[in-house]
Amino acid sequence: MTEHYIAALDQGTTSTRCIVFDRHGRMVSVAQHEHHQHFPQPGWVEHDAAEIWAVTRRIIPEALRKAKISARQIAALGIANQRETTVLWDRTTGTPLHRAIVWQDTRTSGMISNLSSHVDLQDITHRAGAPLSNYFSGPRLKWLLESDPRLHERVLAGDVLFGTMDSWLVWNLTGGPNGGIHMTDATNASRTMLMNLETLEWDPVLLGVFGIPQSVLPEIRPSLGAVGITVDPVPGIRICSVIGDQQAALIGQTALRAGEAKCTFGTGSFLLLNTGADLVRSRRGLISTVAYTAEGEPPVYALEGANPAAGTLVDWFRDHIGAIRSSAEIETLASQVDDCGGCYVVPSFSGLLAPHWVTTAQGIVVGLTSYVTRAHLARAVLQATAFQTRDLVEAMNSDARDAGTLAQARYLAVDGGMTANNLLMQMVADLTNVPVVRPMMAETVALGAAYSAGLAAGYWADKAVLRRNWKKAAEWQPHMKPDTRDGEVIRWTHAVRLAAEWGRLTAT
Ligand SMILES: Nc1ncnc2c1ncn2[C@@H]1O[C@H](COP(=O)(O)OP(=O)(O)O)[C@@H](O)[C@H]1O
Ligand SMILES: O=P(O)(O)OC[C@H](O)CO
Repeated sequence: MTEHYIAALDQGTTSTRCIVFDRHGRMVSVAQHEHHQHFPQPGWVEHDAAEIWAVTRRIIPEALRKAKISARQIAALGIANQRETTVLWDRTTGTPLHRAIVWQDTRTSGMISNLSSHVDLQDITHRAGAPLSNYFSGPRLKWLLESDPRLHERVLAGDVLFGTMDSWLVWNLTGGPNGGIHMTDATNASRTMLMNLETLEWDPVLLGVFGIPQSVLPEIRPSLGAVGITVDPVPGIRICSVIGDQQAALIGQTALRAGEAKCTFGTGSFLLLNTGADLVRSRRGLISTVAYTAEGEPPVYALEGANPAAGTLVDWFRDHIGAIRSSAEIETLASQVDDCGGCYVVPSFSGLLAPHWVTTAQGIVVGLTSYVTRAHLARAVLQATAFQTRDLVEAMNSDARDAGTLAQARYLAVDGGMTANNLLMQMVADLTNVPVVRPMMAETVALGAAYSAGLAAGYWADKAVLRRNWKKAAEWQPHMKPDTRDGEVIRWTHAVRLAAEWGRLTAT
């Protein structure tokens, strides 16, 4: 009998991967390619959507070739993607009309500040599930339309399509200008600020706030469900799932029950708590979002804490400061000292998101003395990610307590590139006071996309089967004394306040 597999596309911030999985959730082959990061102005981050599509066209056949299988042996394809990254393209030629504006980009900060005084902020948060912020795609779309009147006219004339990377890839995979499907799923739509979190439809009030015509937007479909058949680069593969990458990681970690959480440490770090059928509204600055939707089933919601600068800070320390040659080297350097020498780094490269929400905050280093060495700074760089995780876990636990239906986090399941750093994982356990566990399978985003597609296609009978694939690789227990932790948190909280104040000062 011919063996069948599931393919997953993980279109991330720095690279795109195609991974083929077998029935046991094991990787059979991987093809991966990076794309360029463009920083045309301070705070601006852009990608070339055409380059991302070109990379995707290369890696799908490469992954099949490496697995020595044909398209007929792929039971389903699942797509997970970096969320909020915004692009408009010409529906006739398929050409992107500008560089995609990446989720880390802060160019809409000024617009958000102006808008804030004219709109009902509480109503926006209620409808969209998150505070008005430069993090989401809706403000980026508004910015694009306002900064190019010709583009705005073309949008109104119906010549242009909008999408996040999921929509862009699905449209191209299913034929592009020749019948490509223009869709997104509810997880990605929930990151635009244009979708109503209760109805899971585009919200007329939110469209009005941002001046967006609905005709430019994709159709919102279930995350798990038949999408269409690929035409390019390998014809005949069934796309059975589309889902935001952080939600995919939640599924990849099999955090499928209400009360289960995961934290992914990549370029940013993203803590998601599955809240089941309950749309829990955060009182502590977390985002209410969609965990996934499946054809014919009620939606599953999540609470999310998003921190835009985690691995990005390590990249900056490596590429812009030149203090290390590789990301892995930061652990060796930071391990040369026992503490940060009194130094604290607040990496608000893209403002402060959850739970603080200060769009204009700027990065700062405080506590510098002539005693501080490169090694202390390396340690403070890592500690910044651990502190930010602590703030998110604290907010999540408080929200869970208030909701009454969810338990406090008993452990934190982690994944992503930064979890290779054992020192950082120990810092996370110490500062959150929660044990940290890392599974054997590091590619949880791709695995979650594969699980989603495989469940929708009936490749896996039910979610219980998937749990058996989860195997622990490492665990870190909290060791920090409560007094030490409390003191550290007080100083960190003060540093965060300074970053916010500094941003306000320089913005005026
Ligand atoms: N050993 C390490 N210590 C600290 N950071 C690391 C380490 N290895 C990788 N990283 C960081 O992790 C990030 C890449 O993680 P990954 O999960 O591949 O990101 P993404 O999916 O967001 O593109 C980079 O920012 C990189 O610098
Ligand atoms: O591509 P990643 O892993 O950096 O994730 C990006 C997030 O989806 C942004 O919200």
